[in-house]
Amino acid sequence: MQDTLRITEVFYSLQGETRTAGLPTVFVRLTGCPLRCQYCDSAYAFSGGTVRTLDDIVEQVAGYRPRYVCVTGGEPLAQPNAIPLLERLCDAGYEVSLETSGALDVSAVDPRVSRVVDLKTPGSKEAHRNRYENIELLTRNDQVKFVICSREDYDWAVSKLIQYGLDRRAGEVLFSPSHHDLNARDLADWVVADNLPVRLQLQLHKYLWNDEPGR
Ligand SMILES: C[S@@+](CC[C@H](N)C(=O)[O-])C[C@H]1O[C@@H](n2cnc3c(N)ncnc32)[C@H](O)[C@@H]1O
Ligand SMILES: Nc1nc2[nH]cc(C(=O)O)c2c(=O)[nH]1
Ligand code: SF4
Ligand SMILES: [Mg+2]
Repeated sequence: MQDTLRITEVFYSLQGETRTAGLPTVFVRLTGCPLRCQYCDSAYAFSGGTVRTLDDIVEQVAGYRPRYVCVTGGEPLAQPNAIPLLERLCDAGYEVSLETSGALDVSAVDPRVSRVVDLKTPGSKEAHRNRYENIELLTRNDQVKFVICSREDYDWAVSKLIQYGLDRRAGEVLFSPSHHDLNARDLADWVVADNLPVRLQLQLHKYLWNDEPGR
């Protein structure tokens, strides 16, 4: 029996988020997630999907001849074979990123991968799932993200930024407005007013392609 993963989709698009926003990227979206964030834009990945071998997935990715590959979901780390998939993608020479909820242990992820760890805010309704031990593991190759739903979430994110010195630990601290919950302009104004060492990120793919799956 070969190693397998349950996969919702593999597609080639422009990275809409993080430090590689705007760069052509292959996305591998793994099926299933143990969380239920109030705002989740990828709920179609909670179930269904197709069981595929790692060989088959790696072969499809190679067909796009990408430079960047992003493994997302669902929650990728909920499937143990996400770890060997990430390693194989690094071995193939791609610049690999992992989008993860921060609720699962990120220690086994290949260090060549840029781990994008989302610290769940109170507005997500899943903040009790945050695994704060992950923060100690972060390096300058990693990124921390806050998806912010309200002024209360913003104040909470600023308190975590200061408490953990996140801008010194991770290569990027990303503040992203929760799409539909918070006006990007308000968040931009708060970040400037407070002179924060963070990057405002908008979800580029939602401006380009609305919320279509596979883009
Ligand atoms: C769909 S999740 C998949 C990976 C992983 N489960 C996680 O939460 O990081 C990818 C990223 O999209 C973000 N996201 C989901 N819905 C969003 C929304 N409505 N507005 C802004 N970001 C959103 C998540 O917070 C997460 O950072
Ligand atoms: N274009 C595009 N960029 C993305 N970056 C992170 C995504 C995700 O759903 O995790 C995503 C996505 O779904 N599409
Ligand atoms: S952890 Fe990620 S995939 Fe799961 S519900 Fe939250 S945003 Fe959606
Ligand atoms: Mg998405």
